[in-house]
Parts: sequence; C-alpha cells; structure tokens
Amino acid sequence: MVPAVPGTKLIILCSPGNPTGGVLGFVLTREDLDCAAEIAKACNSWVLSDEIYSRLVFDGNPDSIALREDMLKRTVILDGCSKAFAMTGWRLGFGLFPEELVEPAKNLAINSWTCLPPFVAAGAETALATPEEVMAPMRSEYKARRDLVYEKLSGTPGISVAVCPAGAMYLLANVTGTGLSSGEFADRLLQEQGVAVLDGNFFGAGGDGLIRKGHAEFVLNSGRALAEQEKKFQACGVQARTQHLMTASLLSGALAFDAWMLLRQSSVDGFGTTYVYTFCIVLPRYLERHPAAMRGWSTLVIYVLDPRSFAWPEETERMGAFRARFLWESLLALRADLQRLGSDLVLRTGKPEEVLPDLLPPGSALITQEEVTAEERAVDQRLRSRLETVKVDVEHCWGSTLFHIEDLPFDPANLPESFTVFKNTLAPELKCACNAIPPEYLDLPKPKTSLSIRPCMPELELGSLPLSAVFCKDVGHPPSWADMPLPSSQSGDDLPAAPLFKGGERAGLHRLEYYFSGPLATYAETKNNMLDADASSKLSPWLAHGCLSPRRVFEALRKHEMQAATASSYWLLFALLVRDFFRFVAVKHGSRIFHGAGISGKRLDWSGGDEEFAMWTTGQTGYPLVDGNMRELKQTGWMSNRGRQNVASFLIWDLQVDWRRGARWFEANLIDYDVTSNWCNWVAAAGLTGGRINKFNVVKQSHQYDPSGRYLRKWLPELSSLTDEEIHEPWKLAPERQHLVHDYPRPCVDPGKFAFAVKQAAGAREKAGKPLKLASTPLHPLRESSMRPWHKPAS
Ligand SMILES: Cc1cc2nc3c(=O)[nH]c(=O)nc-3n(C[C@H](O)[C@H](O)[C@H](O)COP(=O)(O)OP(=O)(O)OC[C@H]3O[C@@H](n4cnc5c(N)ncnc54)[C@H](O)[C@@H]3O)c2cc1C
Repeated sequence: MVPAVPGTKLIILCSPGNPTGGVLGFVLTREDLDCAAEIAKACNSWVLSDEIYSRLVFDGNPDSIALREDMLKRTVILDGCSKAFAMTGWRLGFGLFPEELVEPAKNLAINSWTCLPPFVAAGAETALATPEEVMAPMRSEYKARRDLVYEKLSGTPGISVAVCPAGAMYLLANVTGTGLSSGEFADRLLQEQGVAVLDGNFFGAGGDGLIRKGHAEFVLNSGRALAEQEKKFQACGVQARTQHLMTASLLSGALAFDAWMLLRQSSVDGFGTTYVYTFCIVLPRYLERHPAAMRGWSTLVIYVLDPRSFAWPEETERMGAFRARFLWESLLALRADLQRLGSDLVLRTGKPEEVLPDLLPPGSALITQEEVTAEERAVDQRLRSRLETVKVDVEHCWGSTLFHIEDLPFDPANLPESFTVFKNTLAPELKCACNAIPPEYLDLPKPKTSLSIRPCMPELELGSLPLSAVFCKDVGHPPSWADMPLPSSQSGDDLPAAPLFKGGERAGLHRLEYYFSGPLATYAETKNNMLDADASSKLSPWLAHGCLSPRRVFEALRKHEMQAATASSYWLLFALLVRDFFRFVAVKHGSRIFHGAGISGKRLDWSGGDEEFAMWTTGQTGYPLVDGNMRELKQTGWMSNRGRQNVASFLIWDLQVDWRRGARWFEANLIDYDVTSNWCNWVAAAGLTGGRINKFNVVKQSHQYDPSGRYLRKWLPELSSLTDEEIHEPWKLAPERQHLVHDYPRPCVDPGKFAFAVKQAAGAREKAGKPLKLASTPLHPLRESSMRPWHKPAS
C-alpha cells in the first residue's frame, strides 16, 4: 500500500475487483485493508468501497474495510443486485452511507434516478432476503466455472493468466503470446468465433495486451448430473478460449458431413452455438468439402505422416513411391485449398499417439474417421488413451463409404455373405436416394429414412474457415517431399510423370467431371479394357486417399441418371457398391480378411515360394498377360481391375503362392491402395470368403480382353514384333520365329498342362479344405503379430 498523498479526500477500493477478479484481504493480505484503514484515518478521508461482488468470493470469506475499527462511519459501501442476483437487465444499485453523507448523496441522486419500476423493487426485496443456502450452490457453480476457465486458458498456447480470480466473474488474460494486440485478438475473436471479450485497453493503459473474459455465460442447472456439468464446463472453458481451436480435418466430403452432423447434434444438446473443436484426422483422409455450418469457426487441419504406413517393421517398402507422391501432392493441394478458406494445414511426422498429445491443447476435441481394421484401430486406441491423459476428447465419424453404416437397412453384423444379396437389399434404398434431396435435409441431425445416401456438403466460401490466431505460429512449413518418411531406397525425383493421377481434390473433381462428360457413356463395354485411360473411371486413387467422396461420385451419377439411366451408370454404381461391401465385410469379419485361411477358415497349402513370387513381381513368368500387368504396376503404380483379377488368380492357383504375399505386394505398389478393397479382393481371389471361387485362365483372358495385343505390346516391348495372334502365347512360335522372343522367359508353368493344372490344383485344394484354428495361422505381419512365416528361406 502506498502512503496517501497529503490532502487525500477519498480512497476508492474495489474488491472483489473488476476486471481481474482479485480480492483484497485474500490475494493481497489481510493487512492491506488494515493499512488502507489506517491511511484513511490518518488523512481523515472517506472510503468508497465497491463491494458489488462480495457475495461472489470463492476462496475464503469476503472482507470489508468497513469492518475495521472506526471505519464504518467513514466508508460508503456500494452494492447492487445485478451481479450476485443476476438482475442484469433491470439494474438496481444501492449504497450504505455514513449518516453525514446521506443528505448530500440524496441531493446528487434525486434528479438522476427516479421512479424505480415496482417489479424491480419487488425483485430486489426478494433478492436481499435470499438465504445463504440458496446463494451457496450458485457460488459453487461460479467457482467451478472459474476453475475450468482458469485451467483451460492458462494451458492455452500464447495465453497466460497472472491471477486466478478469487471472486467476481472475470479473468484477465495476457494474449501477447499469440502475436496479436489485445484489440486485434478481441476483434478476431468476435468476428471469427462470435465470442465477445473486452480489450484490456478499455481499463486504461495498463490493460494493453490483456483481455477480460467473463465466465458467467451458462444458466444454472443444478439438476444435471456431475458428468454433464463437467462437460458443460469443458464447453465453457473451450468457449472461453474461443479462439481457438476449431481444427479440422483431413476429412472427405462424406466425413466432413458426418463430423458436422456430430457437432450439430452436440449443439442440439444445449451447449449453445459457439463450438470450438479440434478436428483433425490422423490417418490418410482429406478434406473434400467443408460444411457451410462450419462457417465462422476457426479451423486447423492436422495431417500426421505415420512412418508405420510407409515401411514394414523390417524396413522394406510398404508405401511405394507412386502412392507416396500422390499423397504428397494431395497434401499440397489440401494446404492450398485450406489457405483459400482462411485456414491452413499442419503437417507432422511421427506416430499420431506420440505427436498429437503435444499438439492439441487440453479441452479441445479431436475428430477422426472411424477405422475398421485391426492395425488402424490399435493406433486409434493408443491415441485415445494418450489424449485422455491430456484432457482431449476423441470423437469418431464414419466415413469412406457411400452408405453410412448407420443407414444400412440391417445390422452390419448381419451383413449378407453374398454381394448380390447385399446389392439387392440396398436396391430400393438406392432408388429413393435418386430422388431430389430436399434442402431442409441439411438442417436435420439424422437423415430421413428414405434417404439412405447422405448428400455431400455445400462448398464453403473463400475465407470462411479461418485459422485460429492461437495456432498461426504452429502451422510450420509447407509439406515437402523430404517430410515423407519413406524407406531410404526411395526417391521422388526419378519417378516418371503420372499425368493422369495427380493428387488432390481438384484433380479428382476434374477427372470426375471429364469422365462424366463423355467416357462414362461406354463404361459398360469398356470397363475390362486394360489399356485405354478412359476405359474405366480411374477414380480409385482419389477415392482411396479420401480426396473424393463416393457420395460425390454418386451425386454425379444421380444427375447423369436424370438425363438417362444407362447400363454404364448402373455398372459404375455397382462398382461403388462392391467397394462399400468390402468395407462392411471388414466390419463384420474383422481380422479374418488378413488370415491365411481367410473368412471361411479353410486351410490351403502353398507349394510356391520365393522363386515363383519373384517371377511374378518382376513380370518374368513367361505369361504375357501376367507379365504385362505386373510390369505396368511396378512402373506406374496402376493396374486395371481385369489385370488385378488375372495376376491374383495366377499367383494363387498357378504359382501356388500364399495369397497374402500378393496382397502385401499390392499394398506396397498400388497408387490406389485401400486396406479393405485390397485385402478383401485378395481373400476373395483365394476363394476364402465362402462364396464363388473365380479362377482365370490367363491365356484365354489375354485373347479375350486384348485381342489385338495392344496392351501387351505396350508393356512387353520384347514381344512387339509378334502378330496379334502370336503375342498371347509366344511359346507356340514356329522354330524359325523363336529368335524374335529370345529376351522373353519361357513359361514358368507348363503351358501344355496349363488349363488342366489349374483345374486339378483347385480341385485338390478344395478337397483338402479343413477348418483351422485361426489364432495359429500366420497372418499379415502388422495387422496380426506374427512375421511373414510363409516365406521360404532363400535357397
Ligand atoms: C486383387 C485385387 C486388389 C485390389 N486392390 C484394390 C485397392 O487396393 N484399392 C482399390 O481402390 N481397389 C482395389 N481393387 C479393386 C479394383 O481393381 C479397383 O478399384 C479398380 O480397378 C479401380 O479402377 P477404376 O477407378 O477405373 O474403377 P471403376 O471400374 O471405374 O470403378 C469405380 C470405382 O468403384 C470401386 N471399385 C470398382 N471395383 C472394385 C472392387 N472390385 N473392389 C473394390 N472397389 C471397387 C473403385 O473405388 C473404383 O474407383 C482390387 C481388385 C483386385 C482384384
């Protein structure tokens, strides 16, 4: 306490104080009030003690200078009903005056305040008679809010709070660490988040860099369970920070939609409208469209490059350079799109469960796509438990499929085993979904039952997804190729250009638009063509990476079908349904899609080993259709569906190699690798789903699907001089023409016995089928624990 200036007439005290919430006699010591009383007496001055918050003291009891000896007669105590009694609209203030000041105060007041409204007077009378039992719960509610807001704000990067308020309903926070002035911070908070705080400058020069945040927003609801209260408080705390934190996601349109629904459902629950969430996604999915409902929220999109998806534990390649490059391009495109919306992309490399707890502030929420396969779910589980300890909530959204899992007309556990039954069950739903979607649908928390495919989100306006000021400094550098945690042998520089497959939403939309503008018309006839770029949609890389939502493709199909529903549009929808089916198969059957014995649990014995596998991967089997496709895969990251069916069949039934080695090879090399599409197609190719077994005679298929040999000539230049007829079976060349193919290997399976061998091998294996104990089966190394036991030692 500073000694009073001689001649001091009035000492003004404000405790608990506005804007800090500091309390004299508590934050300072009791002696401060004693000292102030002594000074007042020594100077013979009056004291004006503003005690309007005296009923809102949380720690200890309220104190007053008037309680000191001889002080009551020289102290004016000001009080009112608007704070503790929440009569903020109909204000009523009052004072306790020493007798000598009553008349002068009356003279001052009489012409300024007249005609107190009778109901306000009646309210004040009741308020002042309010017993302590009624006040106590309200005080403890405020105290809890104070605790929460203090804790959350103090833990927010860029913000510090010097004083934990012992009373009142405010807190003064220093925001200079955000790089913004307090005025800018308060303005952005209001404009971007719709949350008002007061710039500290309004309290004088000392307030520069500070903002005042109130914590009296919520209506008291003592009937709620404690857990709900906590959640409310958490929302309150997060809202208090306002700022921050809406971070969002590498979410595909479908996913963004679901995230939005989730948030809307939360807000319907009654926590108000200003939601501050941390959205991010940690596994490869991208933002396609943001829901318009996010407008005004500050967002942060986080992408974590997890080294485990780039290399197997033994450090061999798991994500090939083509897929890695597509991912990298998608990240660059995503960043540019987010910047246009006012946000940005944060890129981190590491295990999500290790990276994210340090990045996400307590009180935020992380939204990720719900995964369905073992390894991805294990990451998710570890992440969830780590984030729990730092008080970050994790929410899941369904994503990736055309049909939302909740909209299936059956429990996923009862998914039909056969695709045909699945498709036929959904057919009526699809018919309904082709109807126009009513705009009011967007305002419903749940889809109408007749609309089983949810619509895509509308596009956001530029600048409508602003990045939180708090996160601005954390964004880091733009994604660079060096960020990709690739095994050392890989390089991005020496990859051939892949003009068709450029990562990112725009490129995907461009391909979609182009394909629907013409080539789709002949899809039914061309989809098995292996060579031509427009033979099939080639949308799979964008779908697999989440750059495009299947709902977006469906929307285009619906528009197309309004003009003309053709066989081609039917078959494309059919393909999208196959994709959905396999994802739901993984939900139903879990890790069996990775088991050697598959879903059906049949034992197959594999006589093929490393040598056969190497011939297959390098395109040296001597069977042109297989070799052409395998070389295309290695050189471009792409293979047509017809090619995939044939090479898978050849590896499994002719070379008799464990199908999981093929699936792993595809995982490493396909640009459009998708965990359920790949592993389910492979387990099906091995005849281990319990359904029909498809074995392909690759020679017949070669004649049928590449009659002129155009495809084979492109990928097997050493066969380019053969005729259209010869090229499918070079071993049949007349002796005088054999020199034309001396660079090409002899067939690794005796062609004379080929068709017979296929039949025999398959029949024998089917007979040998026995149920297995799945736990003892060698499995996908990371998805299950055992390590590649199907490898024969190199001879
Ligand atoms: C052994 C094997 C492994 C496969 N691995 C994958 C994979 O990792 N990722 C992947 O996306 N597809 C995979 N497929 C499915 C299919 O080969 C590709 O989806 C298709 O070739 C992609 O080309 P497109 O986009 O032109 O397809 P289109 O014929 O134009 O079909 C449109 C979309 O439907 C989906 N689709 C079509 N057929 C299938 C199918 N059989 N299974 C699942 N989805 C399908 C794809 O998303 C495709 O983009 C695999 C098929 C086999 C036989």
